[in-house]
Amino acid sequence: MDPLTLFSTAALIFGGIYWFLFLLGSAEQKGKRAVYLSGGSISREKVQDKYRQYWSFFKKPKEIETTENVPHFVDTFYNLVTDIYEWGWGQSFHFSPSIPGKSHRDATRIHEQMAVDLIKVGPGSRILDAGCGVGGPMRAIAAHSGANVVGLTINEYQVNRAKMHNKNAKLDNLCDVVCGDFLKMPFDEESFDGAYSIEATCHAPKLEDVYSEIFRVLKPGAMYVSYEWVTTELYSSENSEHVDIIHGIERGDALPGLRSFKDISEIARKVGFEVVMEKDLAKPPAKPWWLRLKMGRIAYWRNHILVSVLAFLGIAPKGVVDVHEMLFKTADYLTRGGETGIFTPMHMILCRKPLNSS
Ligand SMILES: C=C(CC[C@@H](C)[C@H]1CC[C@H]2C3=CC[C@H]4[C@H](C)[C@@H](O)CC[C@]4(C)[C@H]3CC[C@]12C)C(C)C
Ligand SMILES: C[S@@+](CC[C@H](N)C(=O)[O-])C[C@H]1O[C@@H](n2cnc3c(N)ncnc32)[C@H](O)[C@@H]1O
Repeated sequence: MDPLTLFSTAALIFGGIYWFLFLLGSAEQKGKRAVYLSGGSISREKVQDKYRQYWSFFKKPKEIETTENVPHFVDTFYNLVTDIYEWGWGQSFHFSPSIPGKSHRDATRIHEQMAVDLIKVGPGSRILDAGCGVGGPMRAIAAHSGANVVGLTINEYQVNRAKMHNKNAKLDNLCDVVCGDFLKMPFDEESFDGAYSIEATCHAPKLEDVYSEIFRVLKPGAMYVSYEWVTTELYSSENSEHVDIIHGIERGDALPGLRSFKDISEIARKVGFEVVMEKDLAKPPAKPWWLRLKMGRIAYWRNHILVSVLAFLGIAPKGVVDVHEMLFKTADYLTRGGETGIFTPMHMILCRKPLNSS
């Protein structure tokens, strides 16, 4: 081979590898590249074991129902998925209705800003984000409202990611992040002017445990809004396809058991809240929230090849391939949940802590 052909071939091969790993790997502006995929706080050699351990929870459903085990199980899940979520979805770990003519990024922001508009807080207020992930919603909400936001997550790795993103976005003056359990919050009572949770309280084995903690830390008169994952009125436990879809969603999303939409306001009232409004934000005229998930299928195939190559080369921990495969299947269950209308990730409830509550 003459030197020119050799040089061109080598340039093509290296250029191709660079394009595959770096350019394709980062897809949109997400804050994570494929070559940096990790198992969160889990050391790389233990990722595969931890994935098996996560899966074994579902073989012993009684254990998932035991409240004390759930935060640990959820923490393991977020160690495993946080990097893949950030890489393939972005810094906001939730869905939002599609908006014709708007990007996913804009539709996500609009859905987040609606939450803080509903609880009517502004500059100088201190508000709680219960289950904050890596803080995508927190930053959008702080920037939009001027309020001080305190995020709470069970996962230490997410705390570090969120703090780093807050600093990079120059919002660390308004946003703080704390590692802790929303079933036993590390906050004083009546210390917040408002609170919200976006697709997070579905991880609580008993919703009353997290709602009563939120009630405790809110000042009288303060408001709380939550976007809940629930089964809708179309779900039937007699229908085996419905049951299969819901089980698929629970297993792929670390859920101790999805609740029915009917339970939400009943539980809010039981812990002392006044229910101001309740609405499934996925209902028409809203456009399908699952479109983004469904449209991404080709990208997920590409991602799967990429993750497998990286694991083969020893760049990504081996278990990342299993985790990615699990998410791949979960995307399908979620899409089917949306298309059949038996599941919604955005059953919104707006509550107020009564002024006379002591
Ligand atoms: C609220 C929760 C998480 C909701 C969503 C943010 C995530 C649910 C399913 C996730 C994904 C599925 C498929 C992945 C794909 C195979 C991969 O290549 C890139 C990332 C995915 C798109 C990933 C992204 C996040 C989700 C959409 C739960 C946990 C309560
Ligand atoms: C799907 S993510 C949503 C994150 C964020 N609300 C967003 O929309 O980007 C769910 C979040 O709830 C948190 N979470 C789940 N169970 C928790 C618990 N018991 N205590 C605190 N946080 C918890 C997880 O750590 C994760 O950050």
